Amino acid sequence: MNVSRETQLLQQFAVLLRKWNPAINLVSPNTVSEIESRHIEDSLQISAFAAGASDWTDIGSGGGLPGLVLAISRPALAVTLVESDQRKSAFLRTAIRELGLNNVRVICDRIEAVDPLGAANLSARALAPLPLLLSYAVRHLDPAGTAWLMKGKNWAPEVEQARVDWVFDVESYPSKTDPDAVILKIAGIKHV
Ligand SMILES: C[S@@+](CC[C@H](N)C(=O)[O-])C[C@H]1O[C@@H](n2cnc3c(N)ncnc32)[C@H](O)[C@@H]1O
Repeated sequence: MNVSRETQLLQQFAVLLRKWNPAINLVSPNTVSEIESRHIEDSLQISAFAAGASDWTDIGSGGGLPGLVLAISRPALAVTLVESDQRKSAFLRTAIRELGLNNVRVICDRIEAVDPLGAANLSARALAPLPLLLSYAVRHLDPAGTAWLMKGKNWAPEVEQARVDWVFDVESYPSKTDPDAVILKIAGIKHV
């Protein structure tokens, strides 16, 4: 069987996540058996939105979800991962080296301490409530840029809460891996 480069790399990535998870908790231990079906498939949804994009910043990347999955599936995309935890950043750099990826870099620092990145696209998964995410996004997005935020079942009240302090345009895309979750496409973010 002819296995694609992407499939091979995603399989290798899953092996690395399982190897390192007991030491640094990259994903919740009770979801390790679902790394492919839950975490990688979920992250791959972001790839569909990256067609034609040239750069992408993923904040609070943890074990590389969705940022490393995106870098694997879109080899022409320049991906930046921002992660403050030193051990997780060490994992990300090891994975990048072992998978032979040359389109992704890691910034090991707090999102709010990193100089503005001027990103065209920004993603986050399981990072923070929407109002805080918008403050991160507005710091690191180009004014014409777009945030792609993976949110769980409380997404609608979070959008309402975020409107207290922020003006923005939002579209929601249902998640293919969780009936309660969505990917929020957010642009035009401005403080009230
Ligand atoms: C719950 S984990 C989610 C990781 C990954 N996005 C995922 O979906 O599996 C949140 C990650 O964000 C990182 N993080 C939290 N606050 C941060 C901040 N202010 N700056 C940088 N990284 C942060 C944590 O170290 C952690 O790895």
